[in-house]
Amino acid sequence: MKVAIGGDHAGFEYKTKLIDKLTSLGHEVKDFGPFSDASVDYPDYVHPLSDAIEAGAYELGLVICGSGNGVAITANKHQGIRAALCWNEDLAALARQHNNANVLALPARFISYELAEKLVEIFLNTDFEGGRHLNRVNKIACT
Ligand SMILES: O=C(CO)[C@H](O)[C@H](O)[C@H](O)COP(=O)(O)O
Repeated sequence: MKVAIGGDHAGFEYKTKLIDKLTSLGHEVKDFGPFSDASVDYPDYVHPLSDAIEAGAYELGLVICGSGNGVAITANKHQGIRAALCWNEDLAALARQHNNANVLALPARFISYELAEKLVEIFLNTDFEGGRHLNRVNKIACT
């Protein structure tokens, strides 16, 4: 799967580990940065990532900051992005099954790396259920 990943300094360590993990599993991972743990502003990385997903260059995105809120709020400014902030396994599955979320936002300062990795695995391997949820998802974007 073609996956885009990005965030800020608070998510840098998890992002680095997730890239290694996903690459080892055969995924094609594009790192939108940042490329160190120096303090940065997450919109500088999340807007380009969101643009690329909207353009169809990547199937799903992973964005990571301290709380997950900044990256999720930024990604959701894009009409073609449905970013879901998740901190447990059920939420990660439901984000795909019910919301067809195309970006997973992770709160690195509030969950373990092991849990973050599990949430990513679930997010990448769970399908949208469609049906009644498709009607709702189709009504999300403002035109
Ligand atoms: O955007 C955020 C909060 O919604 C993220 O958690 C950031 O990572 C956080 O604000 C960064 O905080 P810092 O004190 O500048 O490290």
